[in-house]
Amino acid sequence: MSQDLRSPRCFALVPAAGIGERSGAGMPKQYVEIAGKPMLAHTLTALAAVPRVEQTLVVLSPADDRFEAALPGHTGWVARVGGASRAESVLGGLAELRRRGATDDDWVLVHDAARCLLRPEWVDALIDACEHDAVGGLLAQPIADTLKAGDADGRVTATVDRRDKWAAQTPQMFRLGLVEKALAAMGAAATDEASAVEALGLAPRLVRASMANFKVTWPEDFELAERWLYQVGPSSR
Ligand SMILES: Nc1ccn([C@@H]2O[C@H](COP(=O)(O)OP(=O)(O)OP(=O)(O)O)[C@@H](O)[C@H]2O)c(=O)n1
Ligand SMILES: C[C@](O)(CO)[C@H](O)COP(=O)(O)O
Repeated sequence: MSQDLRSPRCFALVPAAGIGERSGAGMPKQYVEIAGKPMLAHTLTALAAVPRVEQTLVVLSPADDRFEAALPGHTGWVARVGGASRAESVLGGLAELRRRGATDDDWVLVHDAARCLLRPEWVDALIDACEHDAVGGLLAQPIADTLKAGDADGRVTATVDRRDKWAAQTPQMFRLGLVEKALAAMGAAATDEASAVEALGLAPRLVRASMANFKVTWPEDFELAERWLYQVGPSSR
């Protein structure tokens, strides 16, 4: 039996097959221009600035007819293998990475197209924290606010102890073989890769990032993201 003696490589996988319903943009939010460029372009620029990330695969919807016009000249990997849920899009992307030569032991950093404020140094911190870890991990932020549970009428039902609570972000970094097995087992119910890995009884590492790594979700988030991007300098992004 032949043995693969290469060191594991790091690939990034960017699910960008959502419709952005909550954003109210009237188009998939990854193509909305922020600080002069589509949101997806900012996301890909940040990942391209991390030398340890060998390649980034963008996962689009099979029906996507905007990518080439929105990001002309993009030379990275792109595959129209998205599905009905984020988990299915990621699974489609993992299979595509395998078709392009990635193997079980390679690391995959799954990062939402919608987290366009990503900074290369946060990705490096995640890789530093996880590359020798048995499980892998994710960027996250400890909860700063008092946490409430609410009912359908918008009334508080409980105040939740926040002391051990973190808001999960992306990238989430796991070995290809592990994350694929975990997502296949959990299916569309997995809202992130870590929850699927947790369901296998494993404990992903939490790596603190920044509130600035927020996910553009609601209409008002576009303006907020634009302010941040102008602050760090749109010319470099
Ligand atoms: N079927 C899906 C759903 C989501 N995503 C991607 O997963 C990331 C996080 O999802 P979210 O912010 O929820 O994006 P949307 O699903 O597009 O937004 P909404 O839920 O408001 O429709 C986004 O980059 C989105 O494009 C995906 O690739 N395939
Ligand atoms: C993966 C994620 O960004 C972690 O916070 C998030 O769960 C994805 O968003 P969704 O609304 O669950 O698709």
